[in-house]
Amino acid sequence: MKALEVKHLCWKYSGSESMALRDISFSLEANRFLGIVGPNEAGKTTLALALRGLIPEHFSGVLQGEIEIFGTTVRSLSSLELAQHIGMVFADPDAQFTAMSVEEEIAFGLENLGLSVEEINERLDWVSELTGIRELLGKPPYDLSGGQKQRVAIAAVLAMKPKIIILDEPTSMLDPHSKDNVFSLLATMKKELQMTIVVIEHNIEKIAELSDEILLLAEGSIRRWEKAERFFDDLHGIAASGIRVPDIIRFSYLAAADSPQPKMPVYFEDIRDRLGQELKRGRTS
Ligand SMILES: Nc1ncnc2c1ncn2[C@@H]1O[C@H](COP(=O)(O)OP(=O)(O)OP(=O)(O)O)[C@@H](O)[C@H]1O
Repeated sequence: MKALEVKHLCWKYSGSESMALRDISFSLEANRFLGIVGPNEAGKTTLALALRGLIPEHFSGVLQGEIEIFGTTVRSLSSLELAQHIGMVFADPDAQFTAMSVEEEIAFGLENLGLSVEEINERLDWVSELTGIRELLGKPPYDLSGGQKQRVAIAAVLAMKPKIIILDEPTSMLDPHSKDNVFSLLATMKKELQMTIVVIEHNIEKIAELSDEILLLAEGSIRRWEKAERFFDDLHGIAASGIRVPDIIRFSYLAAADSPQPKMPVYFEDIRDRLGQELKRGRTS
């Protein structure tokens, strides 16, 4: 079942000369993990806002094309239905917080869904365990570290149990340790949840490891949409789109340039094995 289907999506912000999204078409099966990468101003956030239905609802501009969520066009869904289907986490968690404690922050969205007190407590329990924030429940969100804040922001969205979650650069405002923390939460979510996950991320190396598919946007257009293990096959095209190819992947590519197996490795273990094979080949040839 397709969780997302985007058909010829075009968007121009009012007052802007150029199109922010140009003829975007792709689809994503349910429970898959999609990484969206691209240089600055590529249209990544704009695409996320459109998927979440915030464009055109909260922005003025010209929209063409169609987005379907589990076979239903986004335009036919009410704000409440959209919130139940798709959750969104932004780069700046502070922008999301309204309550005086982490517990209230998470419960707030659940109360808006009209859930019973028992259900709210069950979900609070489940999500605090999953995201490792149990000891933070009584604290004010503004008192937390950047990484803790982002975990709470993700927990608040997960607690609503959306079918699809979109995270827009969830690690961009974090220190390296907190970034690792959030990436490990993303890995847990992928492993443990039946959920379709879309993550916009600048760290292509980290996101490639987690993604089933990767979509590369540049200047509002799709430059590449590929299974993660095939994404780096076209290193030159990726670099030409303004993406820095990770050194380890470039090195692996150069070492394997005349290899009989052209498939590019993405996962660290595969890269290690590939380099081992190439070194052995070099020694014996
Ligand atoms: N509210 C807005 N009004 C007008 N133009 C906008 C608005 N938001 C974004 N844009 C323009 O749309 C284009 C795409 O921007 P967008 O923020 O979607 O890119 P991005 O890939 O998310 O960039 P970044 O990685 O820098 O966050 C850019 O040219 C940007 O200037």
